[in-house]
Amino acid sequence: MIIGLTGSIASGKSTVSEMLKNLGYPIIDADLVARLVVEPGSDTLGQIALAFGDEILREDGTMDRAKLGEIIFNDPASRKILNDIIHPAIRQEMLRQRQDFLAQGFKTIIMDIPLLFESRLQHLVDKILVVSVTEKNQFARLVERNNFTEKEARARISSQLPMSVKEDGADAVIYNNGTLNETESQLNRILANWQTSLEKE
Ligand SMILES: CC(C)(COP(=O)(O)OP(=O)(O)OC[C@H]1O[C@@H](n2cnc3c(N)ncnc32)[C@H](O)[C@@H]1O)[C@@H](O)C(=O)NCCC(=O)NCCS
Ligand SMILES: Nc1ncnc2c1ncn2[C@@H]1O[C@H](COP(=O)(O)OP(=O)(O)OP(=O)(O)O)[C@@H](O)[C@H]1O
Repeated sequence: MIIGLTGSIASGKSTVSEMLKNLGYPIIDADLVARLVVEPGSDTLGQIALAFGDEILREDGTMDRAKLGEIIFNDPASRKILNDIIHPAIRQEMLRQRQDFLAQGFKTIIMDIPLLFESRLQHLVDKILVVSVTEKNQFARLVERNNFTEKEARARISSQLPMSVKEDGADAVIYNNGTLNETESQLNRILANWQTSLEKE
């Protein structure tokens, strides 16, 4: 079973992903893959520099994430240009990792994909687990974690589909507004349910 873990920015995907990792599940992390495919000298980073100019490169040849983020989270047209370049490379690497885990004999694999719905990747997974938060908690956690201004946080939140749309498309939702223990209990309940339904199949 391939489980797609998603949600909005700062909803708690990495927090839940860490819990799943501790339970022994193999994790494919799209944010990590997104960093992997833009290593200095990569074809993808070359294309991004062509599209956005060498200003988005640091002196050591790495991508200036803050600068590129400032551009793409404030301009939908630029965001689309970046997505069109980087998403095929991310998808290819995620599928390669999935193949690797399957070859190693893992029966359940977690794909942590923040933009699962935005990129219409539902077909890649068997079950969709959405981590949801209230707007108030999301905003407060994002500002605190990234030290963002209100404007920076709002720009990032509005670059994604509303939380409610993601909840509607989910097979199960974790409401991550309470303690981490409460979040973990919800996770365990969902996993137990899915395990039972699989055994019946
Ligand atoms: C713009 C970049 C350089 C900013 O880097 P930064 O280190 O500040 O953020 P990071 O990569 O940690 O992403 C944080 C979160 O932002 C959100 N986010 C990232 N990219 C996008 C995007 N294109 N559209 C909407 N939300 C996005 C996701 O929720 C992600 O979890 C980076 O996010 C990036 O390369 N984005 C394009 C790749 C992508 O779409 N990644 C999302 C996972 S597929
Ligand atoms: N139940 C909780 N109570 C308080 N803080 C929390 C809770 N869950 C997560 N957090 C905090 O909220 C922030 C966002 O969580 P996390 O990094 O897991 O979100 P994410 O969905 O992976 O974010 P991104 O989309 O940016 O990758 C983190 O600083 C995390 O420590």
